[in-house]
Amino acid sequence: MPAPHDAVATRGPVRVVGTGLLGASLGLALRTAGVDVQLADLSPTAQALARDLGAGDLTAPDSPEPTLVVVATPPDVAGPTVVAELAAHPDAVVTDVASVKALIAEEVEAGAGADAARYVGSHPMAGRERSGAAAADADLFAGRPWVVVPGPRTTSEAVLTVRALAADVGATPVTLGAQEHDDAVALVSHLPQLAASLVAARLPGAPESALGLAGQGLRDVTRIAASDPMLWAAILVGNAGPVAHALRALRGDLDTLLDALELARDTGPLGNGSTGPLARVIDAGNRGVARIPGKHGGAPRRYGEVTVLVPDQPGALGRLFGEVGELGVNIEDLQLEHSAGQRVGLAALSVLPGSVAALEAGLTERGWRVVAQ
Ligand SMILES: NC(=O)C1=CN([C@@H]2O[C@H](COP(=O)(O)OP(=O)(O)OC[C@H]3O[C@@H](n4cnc5c(N)ncnc54)[C@H](O)[C@@H]3O)[C@@H](O)[C@H]2O)C=CC1
Ligand SMILES: O=C(O)C(=O)Cc1ccc(O)cc1
Repeated sequence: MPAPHDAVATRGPVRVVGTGLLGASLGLALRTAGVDVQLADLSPTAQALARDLGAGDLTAPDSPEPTLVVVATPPDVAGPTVVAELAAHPDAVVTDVASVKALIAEEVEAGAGADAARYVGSHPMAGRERSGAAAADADLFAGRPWVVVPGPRTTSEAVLTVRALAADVGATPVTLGAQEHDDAVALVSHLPQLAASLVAARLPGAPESALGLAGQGLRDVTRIAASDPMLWAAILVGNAGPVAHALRALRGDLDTLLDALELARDTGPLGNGSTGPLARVIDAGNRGVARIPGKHGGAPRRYGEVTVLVPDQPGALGRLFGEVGELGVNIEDLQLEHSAGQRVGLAALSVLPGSVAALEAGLTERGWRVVAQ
């Protein structure tokens, strides 16, 4: 949630270059906090859409000079764009939000000279699998880490400006070195993207009858496989070394799994030592998943979820929504799951965490089947 107006440290105008998912979400969050935003995009349509959605104003010849420029373009053009913005706005601090940092830091260092003192790299660890301003959300950054990456020349004033920006849109600033950042995101963001894509890439040729059996496990593992191929190709080549390193380690585990499975296939399931390696990988996964903050006792999730079984009948969903409203609860987000041939669907209602217990009790009392998650 953006900070209340009187607590906002960012003094606008803030110029946002690249008004897709990240740029428009930032514009919306800053506008909500009362900060003036100027929008610019190579695509006139992307720019107009972000403006129409309330993310800021288009830049005009008489627009006041920005105090801060945020470059939210794809990573392959972020470095040159930062260099151009530093030159065009000689009093502004310039940051970018690209998912890779060392490469962009090198490009800025090589291209900007002394102006690099006003550049701070950054990376909000917040996003989604859809691109463009149409998917933007003022709350995108709420409760998420926002990595701040000062370069060797960066002034402390510039660092404070970008840390304040992160805090003003509800994120938690975390300062890291560029390489430290790139190694970390290879593991927690880029490898998961590849794993999701690799699993989902098995599905285009799969029989309908198999896909009809898909449950939440497949959906959980493949959600981010819907991401933009061009953006992700640019992210992955921009962080090639750390991603290749993480992928090689994963290949080591894959080879272990293959050896064990092929042994079991060729000599039978038991008595040949094949179960040990399989159980060890699953166990390592148990220990890994327990360390993910926010999943098991870490920071709270933004919303709580109440999952309700909905009969496949005309009006059933409308009746559910009506009764949630009567119970005084606002639906913040909604996911519908419906398997082919089933007479019921599942509605996962995202609500404020404090409303979960009352909503579950109220819906159960009214005869709805609430599913434990
Ligand atoms: N998508 C995500 O979940 C996250 C993305 N990021 C980073 O944020 C940046 C933007 O990503 P998205 O907003 O998802 O992409 P997007 O595709 O939604 O938006 C990118 C926008 O940049 C514009 N653009 C491209 N080249 C430009 C240029 N030279 N000058 C001005 N505008 C230009 C495009 O027209 C487009 O509107 C990327 O660097 C990405 O690595 C960071 C965190 C999360
Ligand atoms: O959707 C998710 O789970 C994400 O983790 C989104 C995301 C995508 C790219 C980034 O550079 C940072 C965050």
